[in-house]
Amino acid sequence: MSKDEIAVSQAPAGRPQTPLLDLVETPPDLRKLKPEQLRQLSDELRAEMIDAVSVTGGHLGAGLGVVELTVALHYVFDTPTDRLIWDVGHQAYPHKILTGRRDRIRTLRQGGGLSGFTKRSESVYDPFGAAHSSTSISAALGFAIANKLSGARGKAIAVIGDGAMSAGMAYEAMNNAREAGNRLIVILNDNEMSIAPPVGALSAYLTRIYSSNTFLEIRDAVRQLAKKALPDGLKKTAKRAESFARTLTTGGTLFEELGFYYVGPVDGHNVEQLVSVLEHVRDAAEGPCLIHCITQKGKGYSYAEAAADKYHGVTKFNVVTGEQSKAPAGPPSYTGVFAKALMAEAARDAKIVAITAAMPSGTGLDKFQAAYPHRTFDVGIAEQHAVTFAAGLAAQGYRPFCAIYSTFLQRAYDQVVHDVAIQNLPVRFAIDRAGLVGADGSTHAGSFDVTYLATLPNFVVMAAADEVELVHMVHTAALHDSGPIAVRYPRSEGIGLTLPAVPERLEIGKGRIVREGKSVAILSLGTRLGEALKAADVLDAKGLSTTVADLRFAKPLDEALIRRLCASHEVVVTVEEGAVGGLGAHVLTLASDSGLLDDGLKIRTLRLPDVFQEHDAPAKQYATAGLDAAGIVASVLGALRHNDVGAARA
Ligand SMILES: Cc1ncc(C[n+]2csc(CCOP(=O)(O)OP(=O)(O)O)c2C)c(N)n1
Ligand SMILES: CC(=O)[C@@H](O)[C@H](O)COP(=O)(O)O
Ligand SMILES: [Mg+2]
Repeated sequence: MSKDEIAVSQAPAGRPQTPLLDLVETPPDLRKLKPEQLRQLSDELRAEMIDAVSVTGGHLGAGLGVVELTVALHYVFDTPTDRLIWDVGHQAYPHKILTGRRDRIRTLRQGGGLSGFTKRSESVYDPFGAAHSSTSISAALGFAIANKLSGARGKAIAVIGDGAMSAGMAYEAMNNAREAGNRLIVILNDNEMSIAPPVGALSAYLTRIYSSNTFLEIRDAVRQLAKKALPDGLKKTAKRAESFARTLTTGGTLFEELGFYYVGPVDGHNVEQLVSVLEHVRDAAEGPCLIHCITQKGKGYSYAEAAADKYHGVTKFNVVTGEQSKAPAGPPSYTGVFAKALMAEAARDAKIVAITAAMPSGTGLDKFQAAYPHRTFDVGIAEQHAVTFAAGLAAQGYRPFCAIYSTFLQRAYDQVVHDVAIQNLPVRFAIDRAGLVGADGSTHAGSFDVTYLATLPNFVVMAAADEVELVHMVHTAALHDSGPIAVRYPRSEGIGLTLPAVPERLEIGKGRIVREGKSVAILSLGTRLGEALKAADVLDAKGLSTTVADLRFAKPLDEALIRRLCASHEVVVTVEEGAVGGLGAHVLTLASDSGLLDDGLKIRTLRLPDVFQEHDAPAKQYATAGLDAAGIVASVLGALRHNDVGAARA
């Protein structure tokens, strides 16, 4: 029996046959293969990835587009001594399969399983964790300069997408790259897609380079250029120089001005050619090099090729039909409710405009854009710019809604403080993915926005408890011209309430009592309200009459309501989907400033724990955090030293 037959007979039923891939546990195994075997290996790797993601869900299109690149990079470079840094990390599934994690690849993004991104704690082959974009060149530069300083060997290779290339950080890094010399290599993985089609002049520039150069037509001119422009190491052998010349054109002026040798465009699906180019670049003697690689998002899986946006991130799917599994139809998502509410506001007010930083579908603004194309601005992955751009619009009398995920707004914090809050400009922040997000894990958790926004003078910070509240809050924000205002809502469906035909304008800083009791008061902010109400049922059944308030505003606090509840209840518990420093901290500050703690009042603040919680189902994440009904009950009983505390948690 041949090796291949052994591998085939061992492949679990229904899995792709992968005789070559079965020989590769880690990159040193890969390097034992012959160059002519790499194409088959790539095919097998692609099949394995499709099969794995079909059972886990996750990011599909990006990984499929870098299969050949992944193989070639690990084949040519001495990873992990050479540091391979994937920007975002959502395309790193093939890399994970080749770097000792194949046995766990079908645990991707599941609780206790592999992360959907690169992670230092997961593998020595992940030298730098990511998930937010456009950090790779800076990080690679750090590795390269560290090696230079210490005289260590090893290159740093950043693989960055054309979408990620829209962020300022990428240019800030390139602006400083010259000193790294040939220790730094940037692979620009240009698939002409972000999640949505990429936007802006730089994207158009990349397309121009690509479309104005075809390998064959310019071959001779290129050969000349290669001789002139390339460092000595690249001219080593005539044969190599020729194959290299085929892939080099004159288009990369911008990168050349920034001090890079520009190499490209290169066919990112031709693994033999990639190996040849990478070998030349690896052996180059001089400065940093940027290889412009043209790939196709979703490559090799027809459904993903045909709809790169829809297959960027997928649920579990049927490999044969491409059909993604759908949860049973439930209520509309908060995102959908936000988009609809904003469109209603825009119909009423021509000054309302909407901004997204490369997340039109994720934020629901794709729908807004369909209705109001001239009032929608996708600025690309550029959250900092998005916020200051919104500030400028607001200063000129427009009513901008900046729709950004909580986690990505972190990147624009100085713009929020300096450009918006200090100038008290009425920018409306629609903060999606607030709270825990599940499979994307700690990098994408919206844990900090209340903490970082409610500390800012001038800001109004609201959290929607349900979809009806969200509609009211969007309306309230639209009408709020006196300063910045934010509304946060989670990555989930609503709870099935009928949406109001006419939204209400909420009084700023006023909460509401949802259920009146006498001895325990639960002050809830956001969508934990449902769990708070369940907890109240349990407490009531134990004879602990419970009030539940939906505070609606983390800032300004409803001080009168909080004072009243503190004065009239034995235990007060705050509940929020955010880190320490949010609602609980503000309530405690109010309570201590007002002397409400002086007479034995028991306050407990329930919030996210002081750890970066790993990916898991959101309900499990919240249970772990003690932010479910059982956790709330346990906290109340603990405060009362009730002997049922353990039972509550069980
Ligand atoms: C700072 C930041 N903003 C937004 C995102 C969401 N996001 C993840 S991948 C992606 C598209 C990236 O496009 P590109 O770099 O071209 O990679 P591709 O998916 O095309 O391989 C976006 C917008 C992010 N991860 N980080
Ligand atoms: C990698 C990345 O940042 C996005 O693709 C993100 O995973 C999208 O998250 P949602 O699925 O919540 O829109
Ligand atoms: Mg792209």
